[in-house]
Amino acid sequence: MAEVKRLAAAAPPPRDAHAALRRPGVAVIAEVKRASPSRGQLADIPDPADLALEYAGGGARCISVLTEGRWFGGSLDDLAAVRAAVDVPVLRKDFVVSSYQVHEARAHGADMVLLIVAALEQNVLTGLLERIESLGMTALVEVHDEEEADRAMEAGARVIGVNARNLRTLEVDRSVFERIAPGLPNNVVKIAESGVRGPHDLIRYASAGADAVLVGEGLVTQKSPRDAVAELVNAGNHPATPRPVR
Ligand SMILES: O=C(O)c1ccccc1NCC(=O)[C@H](O)[C@H](O)COP(=O)(O)O
Repeated sequence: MAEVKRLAAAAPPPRDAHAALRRPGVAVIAEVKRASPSRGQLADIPDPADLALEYAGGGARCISVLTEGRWFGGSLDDLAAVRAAVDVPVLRKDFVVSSYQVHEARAHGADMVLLIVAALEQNVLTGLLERIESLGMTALVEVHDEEEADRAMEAGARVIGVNARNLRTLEVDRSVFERIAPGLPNNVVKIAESGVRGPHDLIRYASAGADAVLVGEGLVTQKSPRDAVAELVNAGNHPATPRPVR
């Protein structure tokens, strides 16, 4: 633990993901995703830094990097490479259950760290969230139902992601965001995760109050990920797209 803490302290300072996500327009968080349990192999991504540069060039507000190896084909090296390549905040997306992993994330350049409520006891959730924020990073607290949303708020989450994907059945149901988002306070940044396959899905989530969408498959499977991000960003900035209430 002492060594990873030393490396985390020596890493370049964190970028403010919370502030980036609160800027006007629906933010796009673009994900580096090679494979998934639900879809198997999605894309050959030989150089995640190159892909992240394409995303940033298209206007992505943040980059999400899956660092789990077995199911998603990701790694901490991917995270470090992406962080060094772009100047937007970078999310470590993984099954984080220990403070060691939080320091490890920071040591590899993470600015934001995912916490999945369903995977954590309440006291562990609160402790990890405080640890993330005390290191200057932003916690993205992921929920899938009302009870988990209550637990996220009780833990003090400033950024809540509602995942349309049920992590047990792997089914995607976009109406989950529409059901849960209205119950979240205006000052919480609301991210709609999973199921964005084009601008129509972003507009649907924005109409239900999304400040941001997190997109993987819908980008990595495109011929031009940069153009695909730009198309989403344009939809998120369009005057007809609903604005989040703050
Ligand atoms: O993507 C999966 O199959 C998956 C299965 C089990 C746990 C997590 C999983 N995905 C992580 C994510 O939350 C998504 O990568 C992310 O929200 C983007 O989703 P999508 O745009 O639908 O690829």
